[in-house]
Amino acid sequence: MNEFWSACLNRFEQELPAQQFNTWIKGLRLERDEAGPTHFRLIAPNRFVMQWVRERYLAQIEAFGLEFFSAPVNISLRVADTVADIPVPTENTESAPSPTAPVAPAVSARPTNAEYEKTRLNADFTFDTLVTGRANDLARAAAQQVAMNPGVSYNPLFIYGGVGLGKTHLIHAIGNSIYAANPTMEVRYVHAEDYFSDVVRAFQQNSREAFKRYYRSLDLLLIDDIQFFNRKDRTQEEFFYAFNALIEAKKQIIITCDTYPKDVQGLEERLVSRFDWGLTVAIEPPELEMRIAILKKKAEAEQISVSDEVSFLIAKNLKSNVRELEGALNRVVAYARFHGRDISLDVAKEALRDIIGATNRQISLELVQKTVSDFYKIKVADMYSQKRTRAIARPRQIAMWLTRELTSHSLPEIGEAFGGRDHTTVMHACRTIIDLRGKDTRLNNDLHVLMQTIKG
Ligand SMILES: Nc1ncnc2c1ncn2[C@@H]1O[C@H](COP(=O)(O)OP(=O)(O)OP(=O)(O)O)[C@@H](O)[C@H]1O
Repeated sequence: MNEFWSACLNRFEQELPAQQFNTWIKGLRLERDEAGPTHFRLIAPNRFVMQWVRERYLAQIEAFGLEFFSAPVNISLRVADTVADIPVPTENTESAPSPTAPVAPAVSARPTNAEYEKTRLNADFTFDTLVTGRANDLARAAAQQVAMNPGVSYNPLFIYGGVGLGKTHLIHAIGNSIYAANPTMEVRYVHAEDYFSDVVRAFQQNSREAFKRYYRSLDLLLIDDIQFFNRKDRTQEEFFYAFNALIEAKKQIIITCDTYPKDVQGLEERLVSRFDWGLTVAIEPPELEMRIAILKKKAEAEQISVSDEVSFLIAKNLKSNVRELEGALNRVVAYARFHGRDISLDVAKEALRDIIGATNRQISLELVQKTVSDFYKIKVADMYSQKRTRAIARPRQIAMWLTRELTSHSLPEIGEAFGGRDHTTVMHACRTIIDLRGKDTRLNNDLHVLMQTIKG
């Protein structure tokens, strides 16, 4: 079995671009299944990877199995039970710690407060307080893998996603996890704007050497919101050298950004291409269930009792930014306290009157159709025409999904507005877009841009 699996990995490594191999294949593990000699279980780090592998690679693995064993093979897919179950990529395994345990602390002493403050980590942002759902499944799995094997698995880890979706939370969670296990490590979280200020200061105070030494001495660099490097040439140059030095020394770098690396404005090509060396993962806007779970977790942390119907009202009206979602909950709580009332549905509606009103007032179905048509340079009439060419059908599906996400129209109403289509067509369109969003970066970016444009 081991020989088969390593031959299989070799073949994929040769056939696939490195990015794809690293993202989908490298993290899989093959296990024997007692059902028969050529029955196996393929263990994926999370559901997202499992589905992708099932759709894209399983047939190839089975075909290769047939060739290898001269007998049909039967492969079932399963998600790893726990994070500890996620395999470590094979690279540098001599220096890699065991995949089943976090890196052993180098010393048992806990860091002092001053030492902890040096890291600039936020102790509240941990894996425990991060709600997981389809929107951040892959990003979280990758983050946990990196947290268990800093400098070994994916370097750099590049996390991107829209505003307020939990990138900062996730990057701190990795930092906290690594630092807790390795208190002697030099860990530093830095926002890209602060890094820029450090560069400016280093030049002003003639302390460039000390600046360089400091950043190159780190074991873990967490750099947030790298889009702030836009056209800051000196900063980018300094970062380029620090990046190279750290990666070469196998020190972990984790980067967050509001867009996919290639779409970051005003960033030098040599930096962008380096961001591709490790793994790039997206965080999507959370779906309804996840938004409700986030609200519940937040309420629980603050020991506030919030009913399901109140959570639902908030989650239904605040869709694409977790920070705003939390802000809305705070507002409801403050409003109830101020008026000495319980947190009821009526109180929540009153407290969020302007948000609920604005969502329903501003975003009309026509606005979505017009924005999507303009974006894809097709006629608005094509939104309700019967044409089925890809260039028209895909934007139409996107518009249906956006209408579903951003307005309160029902499926039959949406179908009706898109040329009298059946509600099952709308459901199919929504599923298609949700599915494609995870696979097609360009489409995903288009959706972000469209959402922002529509919401104004
Ligand atoms: N999945 C989640 N579970 C729990 N809390 C979350 C989750 N996602 C985001 N949050 C919370 O939402 C708030 C905003 O998240 P965060 O600051 O990490 O977003 P961001 O993507 O870094 O935003 P920005 O683009 O503005 O830098 C934080 O309070 C964070 O704890």
